Amino acid sequence: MDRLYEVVKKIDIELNDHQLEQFQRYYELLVEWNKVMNLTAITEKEDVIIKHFADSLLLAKYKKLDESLSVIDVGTGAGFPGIPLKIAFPGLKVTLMDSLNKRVKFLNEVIRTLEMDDIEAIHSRAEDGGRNAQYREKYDLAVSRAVANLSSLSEFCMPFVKTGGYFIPYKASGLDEEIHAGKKAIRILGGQVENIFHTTIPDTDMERCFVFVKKMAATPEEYPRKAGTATKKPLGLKEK
Ligand SMILES: C[S@@+](CC[C@H](N)C(=O)[O-])C[C@H]1O[C@@H](n2cnc3c(N)ncnc32)[C@H](O)[C@@H]1O
Repeated sequence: MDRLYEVVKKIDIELNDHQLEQFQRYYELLVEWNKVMNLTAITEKEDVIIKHFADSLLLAKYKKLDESLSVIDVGTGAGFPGIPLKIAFPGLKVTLMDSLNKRVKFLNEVIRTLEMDDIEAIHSRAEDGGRNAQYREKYDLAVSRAVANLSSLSEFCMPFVKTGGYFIPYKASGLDEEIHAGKKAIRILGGQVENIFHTTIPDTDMERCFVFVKKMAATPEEYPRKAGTATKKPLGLKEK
């Protein structure tokens, strides 16, 4: 994991030997389990280091993470960005949520093998989790990568965030198309876009955008709507 060490050093993250071993073990489990289930299309070590591990950690360039924030990663899949964030910033209290149970089984195996505390993997659709009192408005930070457009994703994620907390989606560079409807949805859900950061993964030309959404007020009770509605009828888009 020398390559990961070098790349993230450029964004001021210094991983110690234990953390590098955890990333190595995580990589091995990912490749091993990927043979029997669909976890990721990316398996070459260099690619996993850059496109999964370093990309997940890029948020630390803009958000202070070395404190005990509660974080939920919605639609985490094989654990991105939640697991790399937890390895690099072990003080975080992390909930990984995904609607596909076999991925949750994999995540539990990673948590067990890496002997991590204060991290749980939950099998739930975001729309159900967001209406469950155990998770609703309980998090300082909600993150999500590659799950839905900004509008639908806001309805998935905003209900989890405490007032004063943040929803920060990992977005691709073509954000302009989604931002208009996204901003409307975010307002309805009690949030406000505070900042948008554009960056690249060090040593590459791979772009990443972070939208910083601050939760200004509680999300109205009717959101999230029942499962499937946020994607079928995204908030902020005019009905045809
Ligand atoms: C393309 S994958 C991205 C996984 C991971 N975040 C990443 O960046 O590699 C999308 C993931 O979101 C999950 N997902 C999709 N809709 C969801 C929902 N409504 N609630 C929870 N998880 C969902 C899928 O099961 C899948 O694992």
